Amino acid sequence: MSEPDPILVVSDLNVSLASGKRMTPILREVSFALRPGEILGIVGESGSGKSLTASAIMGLLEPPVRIVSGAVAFKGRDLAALDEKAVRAIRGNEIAMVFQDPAMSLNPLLRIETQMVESIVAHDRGCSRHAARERARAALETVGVPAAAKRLRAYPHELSGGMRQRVSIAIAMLHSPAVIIADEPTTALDVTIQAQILDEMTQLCRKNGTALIWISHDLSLLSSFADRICVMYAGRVIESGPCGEVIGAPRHPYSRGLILSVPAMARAGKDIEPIPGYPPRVGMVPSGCAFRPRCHRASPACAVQPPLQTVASQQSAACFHPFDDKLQVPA
Ligand SMILES: Nc1ncnc2c1ncn2[C@@H]1O[C@H](COP(=O)(O)OP(=O)(O)OP(=O)(O)O)[C@@H](O)[C@H]1O
Repeated sequence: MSEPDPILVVSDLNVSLASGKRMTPILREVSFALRPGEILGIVGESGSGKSLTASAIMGLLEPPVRIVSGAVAFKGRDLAALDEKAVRAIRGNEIAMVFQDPAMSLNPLLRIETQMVESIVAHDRGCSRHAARERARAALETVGVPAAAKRLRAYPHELSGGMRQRVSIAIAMLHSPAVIIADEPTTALDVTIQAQILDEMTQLCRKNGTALIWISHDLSLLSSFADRICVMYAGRVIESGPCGEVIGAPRHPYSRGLILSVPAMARAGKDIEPIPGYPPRVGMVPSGCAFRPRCHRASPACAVQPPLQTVASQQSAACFHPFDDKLQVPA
């Protein structure tokens, strides 16, 4: 069976920080595609550009950061070419976002019920408030909020961190979006709650056919549920491909370094091999391959930026010296 067309296509996205006439690149040539129902993990160290990529897709970049070139196409329409009203109709309805901090999507002054009912009624004008309240309650139940009717009456501060995040996930899912972008939504929660929410959310997305972009710095977490992985470094996608391939046979030395530096390696009795050095700061990114100063495979050829090119049937890497062997990854 042929694969469905992508629902979201990010192509050659360049985002810069403007300071007077000076433009400092932050995201460079970011490209990826997301198919309906697919779970895409975006991984990279802090500052690699994951959140900015999400903000660019959502049209949430604020000056002095702006898109310089490239496109974000949703269902074939370039979001940058739409007016603000059209983008607003897509944002929150067709593409929704879940943030690390639920406070980003919850109003502290309003009861959960008010926030959810307002959102439902604004979206579906024929819906009575009573029916909207029922829908809100059912939405909370689907994301594992116990005593949902009681929780609806609560203010955000009256709920635990895990419950608040569940509520913000329920709000993101209210209008059955085609795409959800989850930016480290479970990082601040304890491990058990993290696992429960991750499981519930990915199951719901699979059941509803919702495509999900899950942003994380934790490759081992992504490996448990993502279909595809994009690895970002210094504002660029440096490797992408099916999850099993990227984790099992990472081609780019940075992706390989990320996997070898995770504690799971130590648990499996292998040595952790931290990547030497630090990622470059914005404005200090070396020319050519940005990973070159930290890379033991670098050669003079790497003074030129390697293009993201196919290295295996569905796997791409931006490296002139990619690995071609499998990595023994602990279970
Ligand atoms: N408004 C801004 N002004 C200046 N620099 C910015 C701005 N927003 C982001 N940056 C810089 O852009 C780079 C990418 O930021 P981004 O938040 O996308 O990284 P990230 O990969 O999501 O990191 P983290 O995992 O820490 O959230 C960082 O170096 C950050 O400092």
